[in-house]
Amino acid sequence: MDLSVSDLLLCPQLNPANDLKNEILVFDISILHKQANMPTQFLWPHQDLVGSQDELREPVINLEGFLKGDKEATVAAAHLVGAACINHGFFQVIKHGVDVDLIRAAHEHLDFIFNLPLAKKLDARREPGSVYGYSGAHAHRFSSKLPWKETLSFVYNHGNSHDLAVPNYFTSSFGKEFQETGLVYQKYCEAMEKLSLAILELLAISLGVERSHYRKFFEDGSSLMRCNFYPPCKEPGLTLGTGPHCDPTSLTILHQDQVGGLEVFANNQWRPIRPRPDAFVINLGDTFMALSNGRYKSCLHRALVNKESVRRSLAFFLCPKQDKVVRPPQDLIDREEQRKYPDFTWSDLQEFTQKHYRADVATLQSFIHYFLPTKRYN
Ligand SMILES: C=C1C[C@]23C[C@H]1CC[C@H]2[C@]1(C)CCC[C@@](C)(C(=O)O)[C@H]1[C@@H]3C(=O)O
Ligand SMILES: O=C(O)CCC(=O)C(=O)O
Ligand SMILES: [Fe+2]
Repeated sequence: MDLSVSDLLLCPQLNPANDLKNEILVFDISILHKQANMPTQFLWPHQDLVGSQDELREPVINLEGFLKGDKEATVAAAHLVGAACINHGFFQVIKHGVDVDLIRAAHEHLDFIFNLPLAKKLDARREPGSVYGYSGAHAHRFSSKLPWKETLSFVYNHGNSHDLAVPNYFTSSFGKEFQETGLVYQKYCEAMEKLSLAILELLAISLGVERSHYRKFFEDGSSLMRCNFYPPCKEPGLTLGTGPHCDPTSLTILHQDQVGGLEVFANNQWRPIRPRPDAFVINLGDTFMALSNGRYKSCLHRALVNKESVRRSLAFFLCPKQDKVVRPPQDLIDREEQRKYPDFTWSDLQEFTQKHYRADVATLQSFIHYFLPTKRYN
């Protein structure tokens, strides 16, 4: 099927990533708070809103022994990671080696950003088709099922602590008074890169793949850092902070504040994840599911909002180099009866989610059926 991109947007199955049918709403919480009723653009279907109070408390994996090189602890940690990823692609890690003061600083600087005047935030607004920049409820992308959140996203290039892309992003987007913020997020992203490459070793070991295989695959990557800011909402039961989705990326390292709202779909129900200040939430994304030839699951998750308080989360989305072909390791393919997913590049999957499709639970399948046939790999 040789679909043009414009055909893609006509496909009834696709949820076009840009469906602006009427004038663009501005996510200005000072105004929205005064409105008696929830604007219809923020209403979500009932089936996306149902939930349970049955928390998913496990697995919480202690990385201390593994990070010190203890062989037994490494085997034990890899086993726990593997069991979690086969089930729902989600686990938490403690004693992860990330400086608690750095985590605190990253949360503090998140507030500096989102407490700026709206006009200043809109000056840094995400450009159409780009995943980077400020967004208020994605109101410039979608006109229904808007998420009750503000986000700021930027790129982080792996392997070069002297790379100034992050500090330069902040000074160029918000002014030189944000240089300190850029340096904090540079350091934070370096810590996330180090932790994600370590977790990739556990994933390789648990899959019976050469231990450094995935680490090498991602070493020259460029990841995405996202700050999420969820304002309080008068009618939290009618909307969502982030809708049900699997991250199209590879591995997500998320630090949430103590408010609560993250939920994972496991054992056929939505399971609240109780915040732990000492833990990072780890979830697999679509790209790693493909790299494991479908052995490990891309985690279906969402984020609720509440009436009382702002909720904040820091999400580091690990991504490979844009043009690297996403393909499982050969020895994994040899052991499996067949390839579950065709070759693709992260560049193409990212383009799909930014220009043609709003990431949800079916992103990878939609990408493979409707978008990938329009691409040619040599
Ligand atoms: C590549 C990405 C697209 C999104 C940010 C990263 C990984 C997660 C994706 C997202 C959060 C999934 C839910 C829908 C989305 C539109 C959002 O609510 O922000 C997605 C992000 C995006 O397209 O900006
Ligand atoms: O804020 C959260 O807890 C989850 C956010 C999320 O899933 C995302 O940004 O992809
Ligand atoms: Fe997510």
